[in-house]
Amino acid sequence: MADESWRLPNSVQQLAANMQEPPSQYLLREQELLGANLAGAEMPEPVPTIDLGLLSASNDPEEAAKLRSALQTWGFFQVSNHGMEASMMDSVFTASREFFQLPLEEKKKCSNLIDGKHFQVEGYGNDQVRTQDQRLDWSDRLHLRVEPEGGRNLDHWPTHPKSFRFNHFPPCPRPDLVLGIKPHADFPALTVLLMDNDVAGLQYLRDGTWYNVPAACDHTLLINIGLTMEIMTNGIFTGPMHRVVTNADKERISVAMFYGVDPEQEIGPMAHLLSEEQPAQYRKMKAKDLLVLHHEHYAGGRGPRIADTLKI
Ligand SMILES: O=C(O)CCC(=O)C(=O)O
Ligand SMILES: [Fe+2]
Repeated sequence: MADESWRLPNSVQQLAANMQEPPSQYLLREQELLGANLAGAEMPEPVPTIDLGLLSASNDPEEAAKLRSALQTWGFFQVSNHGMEASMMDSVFTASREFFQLPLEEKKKCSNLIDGKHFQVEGYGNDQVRTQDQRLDWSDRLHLRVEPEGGRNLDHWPTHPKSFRFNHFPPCPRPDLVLGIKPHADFPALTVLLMDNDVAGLQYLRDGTWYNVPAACDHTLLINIGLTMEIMTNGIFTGPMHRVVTNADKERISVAMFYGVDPEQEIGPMAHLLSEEQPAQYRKMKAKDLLVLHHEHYAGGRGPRIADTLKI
């Protein structure tokens, strides 16, 4: 039988601990590096910050206009006054660090490879490896479904938290050639990100330039929209492309909470946004079918946004 061991990615944490040069599967190819300034550019303005308390309590028109403008320019924004306790956010990070510090054998009990080989989204590990020349991300993650409660699969839960993804980026000896997460747009309607307070790494693409998002401060949250919302708004808002670069010296943690729709639900532009002048730009599709296309699209690495390829 052919050797299929390439389908089973290593723990990046383990690779980093052994101070190995990243194996070739992690190195960007020459054509991917062309014009790719991994260092990123400084944002020309601070990340737009929305006061969520103000917006939700009084639907403040100024705050609402700020939100619309942030979504139309960047596709993401930061929220303050969100009501989430700082101590709770800190304990999520502590729990995350504790999980990644567990011995590998312990973490593997929550593996995303059933019987050590069949990939599923939930659990500890990395992306599905579909082809031998697929570039791999310099990160390990733990992905958990949290809602609806009945959908929780406690087999993948560490004995300690819609869907959570804990990302862990160990230091990388070749930050010039290796990405922590390859360029992608998120799939669900919304992503709420708890970012590391000390280590930056997230970059968003706007008009052909990758911009660095500074590390989080003051327990703000970062929110971006995803493909689901882009289709529902008929493209009024677009799900921004983003990636995570690596750091030679420091590890980084992030926690992404994804808010999506039921996999059986049809996703399409909302009727009240359509008119003769504004016809539907996307056809309707079940969320689960769209998700398959999404994974196939981004597994290959760089490329145009999938939303652009789905237009009618
Ligand atoms: O680590 C980050 O800041 C971003 C993570 C991300 O893009 C994701 O989990 O989809
Ligand atoms: Fe993302």
